[in-house]
Amino acid sequence: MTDSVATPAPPHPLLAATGVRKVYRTGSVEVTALRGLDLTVERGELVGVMGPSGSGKTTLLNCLSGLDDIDGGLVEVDGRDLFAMSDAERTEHRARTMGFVFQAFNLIPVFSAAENVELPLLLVGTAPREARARAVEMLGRVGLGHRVGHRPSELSGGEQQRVTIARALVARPAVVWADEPTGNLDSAMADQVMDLLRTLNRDEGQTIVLVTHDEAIGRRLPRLVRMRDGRLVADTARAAAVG
Ligand SMILES: Nc1ncnc2c1ncn2[C@@H]1O[C@H](COP(=O)(O)OP(=O)(O)OP(=O)(O)O)[C@@H](O)[C@H]1O
Repeated sequence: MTDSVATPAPPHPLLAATGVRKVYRTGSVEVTALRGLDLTVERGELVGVMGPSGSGKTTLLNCLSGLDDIDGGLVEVDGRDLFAMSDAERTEHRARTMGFVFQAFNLIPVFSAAENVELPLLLVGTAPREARARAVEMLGRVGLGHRVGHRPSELSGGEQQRVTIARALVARPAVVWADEPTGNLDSAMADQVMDLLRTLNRDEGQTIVLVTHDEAIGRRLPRLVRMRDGRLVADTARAAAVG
């Protein structure tokens, strides 16, 4: 017998997407990028998304995180219907529950690493002194404790990507979305960044959904979903992650 009290499992998955449709309209041309996509992600999962160019991977990330609107279906994050919220509520919900490692989400060049990383905390009202302390701690966790005062231009590509990861994780979001987090890195730096994401997932239970083109990376993830033509066509969960 143990005297610990079991915590009841939350009644809903962290992320539940059901029948999601997304249509891009450019003039008279329509492209259906998601055609009834279903995906459930539980707390603590590290999920890779792979698929051919144009299959809808980035659209999946944008729509399931609420960065972009959907044209049908349902997306629930932490039990809340993302698209039943007003834009302002969704923005607030995103700031509190999600982190992003997107190449397009560039670091601010005139800010130091610490200033870049503390921004998400300042945006949700954390006191500046605490925000700085947590930013410096997070930079230490990604191996950049000795670079907190450096600006992005004074850092290597891999170091910049690690700053981006620290910024995405500093507010301890429920889910981190990463779009090709190793896309512009050489293979040694890509390995470092993937090791870091796997460690944060394994040791801290951080939920991460990441898009990758790289089969070698995909094969080492505990769960891999494959997309084709706006749908999931395979979902492979492995008993244990390799490496
Ligand atoms: N803003 C947009 N306006 C119009 N069409 C778009 C837009 N964004 C994406 N598309 C189209 O939607 C489809 C899915 O695009 P998406 O970027 O999600 O694919 P992807 O799998 O991420 O591709 P890649 O691996 O090349 O990055 C493609 O046919 C693309 O041309």
